[in-house]
Amino acid sequence: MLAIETNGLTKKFGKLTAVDNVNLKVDQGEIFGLLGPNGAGKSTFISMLCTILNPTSGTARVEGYDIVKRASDVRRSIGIVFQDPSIDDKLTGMENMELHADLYNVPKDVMHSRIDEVLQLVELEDRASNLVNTYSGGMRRRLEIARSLIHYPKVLFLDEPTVGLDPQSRDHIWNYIRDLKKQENITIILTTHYMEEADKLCDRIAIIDRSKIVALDTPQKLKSKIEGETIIIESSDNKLLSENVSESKLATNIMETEKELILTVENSHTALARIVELAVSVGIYIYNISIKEPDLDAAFMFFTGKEIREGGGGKELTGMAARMRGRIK
Ligand SMILES: Nc1ncnc2c1ncn2[C@@H]1O[C@H](COP(=O)(O)OP(=O)(O)OP(=O)(O)O)[C@@H](O)[C@H]1O
Repeated sequence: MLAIETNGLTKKFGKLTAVDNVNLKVDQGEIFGLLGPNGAGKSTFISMLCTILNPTSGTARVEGYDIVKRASDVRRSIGIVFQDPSIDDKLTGMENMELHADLYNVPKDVMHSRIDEVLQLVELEDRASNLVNTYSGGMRRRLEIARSLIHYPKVLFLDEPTVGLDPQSRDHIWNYIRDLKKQENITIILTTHYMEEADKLCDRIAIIDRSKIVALDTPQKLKSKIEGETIIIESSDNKLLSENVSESKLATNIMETEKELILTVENSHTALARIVELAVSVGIYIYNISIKEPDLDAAFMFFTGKEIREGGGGKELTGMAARMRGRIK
């Protein structure tokens, strides 16, 4: 059985289509990432799967249950950690857990052993008797993850699980998510706009842009769609350099962002010298130049024509970039 299956799932808010005709299948036990800029439709999509929003059209099943006709069965099968904190910080960690266990009718005789189990998973057992208002941001997020697991859900939805956390707390959360997959045999659907998070954690990723899935594959395969190597240049005139590189056919793909020119080349060593020569010949200063292996950032740009940036709606590529994007294997 599939953990998630959607057919033509669509959500409109007035004239705005937030989720547009999405067809998706997620296997049980996968860590599946929905990657996209702010406003792409990720939260709306998972809100429908969690039965918080009704679809405008299309259907979806979670653990075999229809999200509209069998909403209460869906709710029993899922755990949710949303972006906005929902932990009561005037209670202790333990009190929060007990409240939630009660809400989900976890039988009294197993409640405390289950609470201990999930608190151990996120390494909060020693702090359980402290008030949540003494917890750090990372600890609160960990408590929310533990709380979402109390009723043995089959599918866990994590909406931007590490947003706003420092790199160390983010690393910890990633480890807990990996452990969770191993220990609880659970399907995890996570939304994120952090490339690294999607790359490190997910078995498969759907890249979402403007309410649609524009690419879906393993991180490795998404990256392998990008041919060649990437050269990133900051110069005194990126637009002029872009035009010259294009005329000289030195790159197979050119992307221009606000600050940088991102070139895909077959061989960075031969291309580099010729690009520098070219820049000098037309009076362009090169401030910075670097070579990088294909990564998810590059894949994201290929598929969407935008950069994904923390806190932003994804910066549109301009000019040449917009015209030349999407040349994929
Ligand atoms: N209740 C609502 N009423 C009207 N428009 C909405 C509503 N909820 C979301 N939208 C709009 O739908 C689009 C998709 O929003 P959504 O929150 O699903 O995107 P997202 O990819 O999750 O972004 P973020 O990472 O910022 O949460 C946006 O244009 C948003 O403004």
